[in-house]
Amino acid sequence: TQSTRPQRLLSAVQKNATRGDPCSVVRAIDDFCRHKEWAMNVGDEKGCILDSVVSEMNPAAVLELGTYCGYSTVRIARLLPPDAKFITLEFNPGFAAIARQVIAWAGLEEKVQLVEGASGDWIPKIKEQFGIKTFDLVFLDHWKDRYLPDTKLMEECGLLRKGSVLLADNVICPGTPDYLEYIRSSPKYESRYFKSHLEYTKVEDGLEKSIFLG
Ligand SMILES: O=C(NCCCCc1cc2cnccc2s1)c1cc(-c2ccc(F)cc2)cc(O)c1O
Ligand SMILES: [Mg+2]
Repeated sequence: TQSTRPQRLLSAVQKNATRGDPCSVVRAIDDFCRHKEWAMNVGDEKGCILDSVVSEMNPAAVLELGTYCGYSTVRIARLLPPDAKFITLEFNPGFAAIARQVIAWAGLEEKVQLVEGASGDWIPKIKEQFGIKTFDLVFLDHWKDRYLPDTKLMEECGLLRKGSVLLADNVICPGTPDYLEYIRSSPKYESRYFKSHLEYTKVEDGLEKSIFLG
């Protein structure tokens, strides 16, 4: 039977990365996706911007929407303080199964809770299911047409507090025009665009960092 791209990505991690070494997992995925087979990880260039936002915040509670193979999950988890809570949501069971193995190879399975399902279904349940009051950081990297409705849903569910940061991938490519329009014009947010490139390409893309003002 044919292997899937995520399976081939996992094989590259198991072949080229050192167990328990998150940086070697990140490097192995970037090498594979740059030289062998493109995949929709946030990548090394935008990944450095993600790293700087996470390091600057030292967040106690993080939500990632869109795990895929766990690349950004590993990038974030490796920088979190010991008792931080980190939830990552993945819709596709095949992707989730691969991500669990990538996260385990990095030795970070204790720091991450991977939940399978749709953001619209899970966001209203997070408070009670995981004992989380509010998130300090949300990384949006899932269906691009869900960024806006899910942001409004997180507001309604009281998951954001004054100072919570939303960091959104792909605001240019594939693009999230309704989200950008909302977040840049809303008095409830202070936004800044970090210009970069679509992972492993020369195409423009970027991250939008938005601070919830309450
Ligand atoms: O679609 C992208 N990411 C979303 C897929 C995850 C689906 C989920 C839905 C869902 C719902 N609820 C909970 C969890 C989840 S996970 C994506 C696509 C490109 C891209 C692809 C082709 C191309 F030519 C140029 C760019 C680049 C990227 O960086 C991406 O992130
Ligand atoms: Mg993305």
